[in-house]
Amino acid sequence: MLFSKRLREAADASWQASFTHPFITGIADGSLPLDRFKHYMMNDAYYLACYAQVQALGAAKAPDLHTSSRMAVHVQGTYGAELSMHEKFSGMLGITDEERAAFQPAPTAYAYTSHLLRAAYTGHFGDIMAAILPCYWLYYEIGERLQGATPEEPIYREWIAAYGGDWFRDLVQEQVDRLDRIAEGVTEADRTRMERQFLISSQYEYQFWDMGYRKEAWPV
Ligand SMILES: Cc1ncc(C[n+]2csc(CCO)c2C)c(N)n1
Repeated sequence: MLFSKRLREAADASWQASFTHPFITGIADGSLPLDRFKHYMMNDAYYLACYAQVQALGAAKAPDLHTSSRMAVHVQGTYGAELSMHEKFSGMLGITDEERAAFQPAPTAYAYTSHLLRAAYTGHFGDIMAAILPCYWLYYEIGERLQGATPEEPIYREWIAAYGGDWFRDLVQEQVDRLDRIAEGVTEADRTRMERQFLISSQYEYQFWDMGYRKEAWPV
């Protein structure tokens, strides 16, 4: 069995929970209150900045020049594709400079990015790939499921459109193939550790929707 298939199956319970989370179904039918989406978006901007750092550490730890180059391209991709979307949404959601200046990441955003940075700093290239893959792959599967949806809210239509399309499928496939190639050349102990990285990221993806839905904040 391909390693990616093994990971996808192991993570299925948390992925199914993401598909049916009220944050996602609320985007699809337009019922999600915008203040919760705004909370998610502000935390997501923080997440993306950390994610790009983790991809860059992936470039540094890559096994060959071609892979370093591809990882560096993906850092640019995160900046270009995701942050331009955030700039647009910031305007649409009315996120002010003051709100941005006062922003502190919610516990889940802090924990998820800490998990990624830990994998990046203490792990091997395979750990990094396994930890960052649910981010691409889960969003692709959510995008696919939501493609027919036409919520009234234009922001939600834009968000759904952003995660559809061939370019995104190709991007995800490239990373899935990369993970499978690495997994072939490492020990079973490495693969078990990589599986843990993937499962923890999958759980945090679920918690990230929940963070937005509940407008999670620090307790005190
Ligand atoms: C919590 C969270 N997880 C995943 C993504 C999706 N995502 C982030 S970077 C990237 C690759 C470049 O587009 C993708 C698909 C997100 N936005 N927020």
